[in-house]
Amino acid sequence: MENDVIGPPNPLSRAPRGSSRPASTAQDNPRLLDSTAASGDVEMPDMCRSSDQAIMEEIMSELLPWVPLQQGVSAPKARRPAAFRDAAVRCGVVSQNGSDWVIDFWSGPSWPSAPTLAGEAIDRGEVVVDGEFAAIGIDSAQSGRDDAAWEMPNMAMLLSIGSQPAPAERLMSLAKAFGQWFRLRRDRRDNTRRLWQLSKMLQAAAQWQQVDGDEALLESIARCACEVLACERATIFLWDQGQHRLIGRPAIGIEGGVLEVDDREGIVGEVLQSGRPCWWAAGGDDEGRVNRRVDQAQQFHTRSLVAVPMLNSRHQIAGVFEAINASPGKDRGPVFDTSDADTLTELARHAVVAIDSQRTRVQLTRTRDRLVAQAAESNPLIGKHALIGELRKQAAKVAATDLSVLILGQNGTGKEVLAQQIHYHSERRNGPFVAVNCAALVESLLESELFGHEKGSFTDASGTRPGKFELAHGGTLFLDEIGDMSLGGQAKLLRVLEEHVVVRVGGSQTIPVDTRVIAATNQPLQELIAAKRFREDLFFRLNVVSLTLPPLAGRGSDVILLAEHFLAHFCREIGRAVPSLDESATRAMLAHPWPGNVRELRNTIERVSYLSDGDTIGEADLMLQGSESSRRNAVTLAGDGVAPDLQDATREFQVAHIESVIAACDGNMTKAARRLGLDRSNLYRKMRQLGMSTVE
Ligand SMILES: Nc1ncnc2c1ncn2[C@@H]1O[C@H](COP(=O)(O)OP(=O)(O)OP(=O)(O)O)[C@@H](O)[C@H]1O
Repeated sequence: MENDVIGPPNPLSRAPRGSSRPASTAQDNPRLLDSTAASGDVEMPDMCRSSDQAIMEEIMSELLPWVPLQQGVSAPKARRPAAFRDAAVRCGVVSQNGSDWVIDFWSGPSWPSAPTLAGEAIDRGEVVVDGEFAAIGIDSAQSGRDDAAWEMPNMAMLLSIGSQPAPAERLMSLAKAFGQWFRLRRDRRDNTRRLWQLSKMLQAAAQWQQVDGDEALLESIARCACEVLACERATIFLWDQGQHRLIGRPAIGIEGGVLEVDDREGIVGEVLQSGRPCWWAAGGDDEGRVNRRVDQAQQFHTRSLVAVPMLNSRHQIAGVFEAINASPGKDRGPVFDTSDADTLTELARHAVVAIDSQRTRVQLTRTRDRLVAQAAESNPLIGKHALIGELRKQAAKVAATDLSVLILGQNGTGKEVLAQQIHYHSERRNGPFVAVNCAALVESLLESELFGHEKGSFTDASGTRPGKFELAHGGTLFLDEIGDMSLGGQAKLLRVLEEHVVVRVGGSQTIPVDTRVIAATNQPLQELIAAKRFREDLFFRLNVVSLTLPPLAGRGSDVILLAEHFLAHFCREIGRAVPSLDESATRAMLAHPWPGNVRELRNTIERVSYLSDGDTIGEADLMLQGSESSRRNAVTLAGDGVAPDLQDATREFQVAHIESVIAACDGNMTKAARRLGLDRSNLYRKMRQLGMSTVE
């Protein structure tokens, strides 16, 4: 009969079973041939909801149909196999763990010979009988799965039904059902472990985005590998291809903290060459594969390891990730397996992304710091005068706070420069510095400029645009000429300063803003408050700290310091050797009242840098208004002999001068205003005063 020999020999039975006891096969035990039980698969229990014990009992309860076959035993009513309790049926599952046999399940009085019979059944791949017991190996083929990647342990099912013959088919289908159950149990366990590993890895990978420093990141990655793979150590070897070296970190226990190996040595070298994961465990005949020099350097003993390649975003090998010494546990021995290699490969993918993004972050941070340093240096607050020194100190103090600052001072004294000093010395230095000239904006535009607008909120609003408050988020907003802001604008500004949210024109959503405000004015705000042109509550809001810049004429020799600074700056810009200021120029500059302050000085030096030639600059080159040389020019103007009165002469001179500067700047009013030492809005105001056309 075909059923006599059950299944092919177990392909997975490898180790000697330690069994020398002869046992009969189905052929020589006729009791096994008289199977009366129905053949076919045992229905699988619902693995997802049942506990392991419940599943095992459910499978074993399949034995119940046999129980009435035995004399003196009646069929139980409940599903619970009373026959087990009464010891009418004795059955069990035994498995081999290394050289030991473990009884996984047993009903009734134990039977010491169970392992021997189980070993026999597994070795022979058949149902074997010994006295009242019959045994069959549970293997992967019987359990409906035969892929080599899935290994069943050596496991067998044993059954005794007393005086009745044990039907072979029934025993086989029970063993098959048990195999399926075991596979599912193992899959479920593996899936649970995998889920845990994945969530651990994702958690760790999210944290790696915030880890600062190379060493800390690699340590954190290695720690994560040890945790998810349950092993003693992990090392990340980054490949220096040019030098044929692998640099391993963290280099635990190594003096100097650097673990370097040749990229052709050891298992890591194998992984690099093959691009595939490699395993190794002590006790085999391949001891030579392991680079024991690394062990010696680390005073460590490697017993097992798994190493996988680390691929970068271009799928090139960037290094090798190695986990060492698997800790034996409930579900595995002291060696790594394929699932460990899969897990380590997954972790290596996350690690490469984290290492790459940290490098990019470091580069970006360096670039940003360089740009911030350049921006801070590009507009230094020059001056050695005691008042400037004092201002510098106060600026450094307020920079450390987030207090509102009001900077006072005449036009061109350097209010914006001082505001930048505060910004670049504050914690906000990496955020933006945004400057707005409130005088240059009519009220209708001011709100949209400061707070932004939504598409279609007014005729010209063709798209949504964030305002300056939003653009300066995380940084500083410099509101220049705050005294010129309309009362309506002041009310809206006050609301934003108090609530720290903006609502775009035409919008309804509040947008939180973290923006420090530094305001500046050349106007006497107290007088404006008295004249009801400036809100007192806004003044108090802005004037938490006030800093006043002195006029340039009151800063003594700072004039020369600034002149030399500007001269060097412009000459460098135009590629000219820096000329020196002769005594007459120095004297004239010290005597000049500088009504346009530093801006006027800067413009004067800019003009001289472009127009003068020679190694020195004299008083005549400076063409300072009101100086001897400019007076000579004034006489030339009145050359027809009919001298206009002083007021007219002044007006004519101003008109002519403004016109000539605008012409020299090709009609660029911003540039012309800068050359004239004025703000653009002040230039327009001046032109209107002088009766000049302001239509561009
Ligand atoms: N102490 C200084 N060191 C170097 N440059 C300065 C200094 N003060 C002013 N400047 C330069 O002078 C010019 C005018 O400065 P700034 O715009 O800061 O003045 P302001 O007081 O804000 O003028 P306004 O009131 O007209 O807006 C700028 O080009 C600035 O770089």
